[in-house]
Amino acid sequence: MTRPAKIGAAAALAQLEGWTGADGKDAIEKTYRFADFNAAFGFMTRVAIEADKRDHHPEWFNVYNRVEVTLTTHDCDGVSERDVQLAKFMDAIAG
Ligand SMILES: C[C@H](O)[C@H](O)[C@H]1CNC2=NC(N)=NC(=O)C2=N1
Repeated sequence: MTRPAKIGAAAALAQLEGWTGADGKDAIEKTYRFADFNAAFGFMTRVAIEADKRDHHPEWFNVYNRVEVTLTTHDCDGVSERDVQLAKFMDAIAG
């Protein structure tokens, strides 16, 4: 796979809704809230399968119905188009 180009958080955020830039690093963040743990974990399961197919994985933290997600690309030390595409996938299935 080719090395992804760094586009930066600002360029990514211009293409997304509900995401913000992370403090102190080039990354984007979003907090999703679901009806309950079952819905949150279902979302995480669907994202995990897709992320593994893409070889592009989220950093995330879950408590009950809340899932806090951070996306960045280690391979370019910042935000790349891969983060935008995974963010769009998450938004599409989050409902
Ligand atoms: C070796 C492996 O392909 C890389 O470490 C992949 C795996 N998952 C990844 N996930 C994310 N978010 N960023 C990466 O740069 C990345 N790189």
